[in-house]
Amino acid sequence: MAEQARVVGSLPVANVQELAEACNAGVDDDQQVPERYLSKDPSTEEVVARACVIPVIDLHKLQDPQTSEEECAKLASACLNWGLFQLINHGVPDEVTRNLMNDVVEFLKQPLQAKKECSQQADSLEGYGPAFVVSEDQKLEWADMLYLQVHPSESRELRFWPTRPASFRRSVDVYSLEGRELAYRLLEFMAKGVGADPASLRGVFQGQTQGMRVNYYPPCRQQADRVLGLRPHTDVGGLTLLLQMNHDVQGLQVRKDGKWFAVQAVDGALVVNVGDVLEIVSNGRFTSVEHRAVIHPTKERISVALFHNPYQNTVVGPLPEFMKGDKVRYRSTNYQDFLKLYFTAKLDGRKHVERLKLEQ
Ligand SMILES: O=C(O)CCC(=O)C(=O)O
Ligand SMILES: [Fe+2]
Repeated sequence: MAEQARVVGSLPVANVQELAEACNAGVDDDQQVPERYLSKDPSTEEVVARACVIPVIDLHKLQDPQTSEEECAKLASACLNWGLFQLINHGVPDEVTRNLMNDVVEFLKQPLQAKKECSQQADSLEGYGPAFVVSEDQKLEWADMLYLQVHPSESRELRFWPTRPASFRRSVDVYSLEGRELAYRLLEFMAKGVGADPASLRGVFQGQTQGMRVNYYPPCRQQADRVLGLRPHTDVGGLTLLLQMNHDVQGLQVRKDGKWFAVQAVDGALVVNVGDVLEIVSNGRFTSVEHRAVIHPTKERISVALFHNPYQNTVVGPLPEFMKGDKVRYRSTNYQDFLKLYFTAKLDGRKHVERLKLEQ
């Protein structure tokens, strides 16, 4: 039952990279993808794939006094109506993202046995393996992941960190710092965009805890339209920065007004999305976005998500700065309890923050 769900560790399941190699190598097109991976019915859903619909925000314009006000308003509107945008001119040097991606690829290219040195263990959500499998009959995702707690540095569990390639840790360090600074800057512009004190959101994420997840989605030749790389979910925390390799492979989709929208990646952009904590502390001025990852029949895809979360004992509730003249729309909880609710809601396939909404 979902209420008794374990919130740490996944049950062991097949490595998807290996499974995909076996399935895709079959000479016969009827080579079967195991039933547990077939979780999607393409005939019952509508997917919109127009390139122009997802908002694009320009960090240069946010910073330039001439254009800042207008771009901040555009940012706030993107965070309310979509909960997601693509960020261009984000200032993270190409070299930093390239080094990280090269190291991620090097790690993934190793034989399974070598990657298993970083395998998940029953006592932790971190490490290399599947995403959050808690029951034997749960549908499975067509992806392998490497989840690491990266900040603050004393929270790192180095037993899960790859030692090969040797540059992996340094690449993560450099990218993680860039990501934290960028996330902080964006929080200020978001607050400004709704007329709140620019410093107001930063407090919730003071000393930010930061997690990083590498998602590896192998191709699925036989039934790409019936498997999911990541099932629909919202991210739990503040801002997520998503770096995508293979910009030509469409994978991320977001739900809006009952439809799925394909996020056609803008080359060089970072995708930024709003998590549940931000929806609540902003009293609904920003919306956490439901999203999922779909699979390509012949091409692999890799993404790296950086999650920015509050400390465990932070009280998560609407901030006065965001309630001026407005009703309190969400119940406050401490972040520990918030996380427990998140994991049970995730298993039920429901948007977690709905449970904390107050009757209006
Ligand atoms: O790979 C993607 O496009 C989505 C990743 C994601 O949503 C996540 O890691 O939480
Ligand atoms: Fe996500």
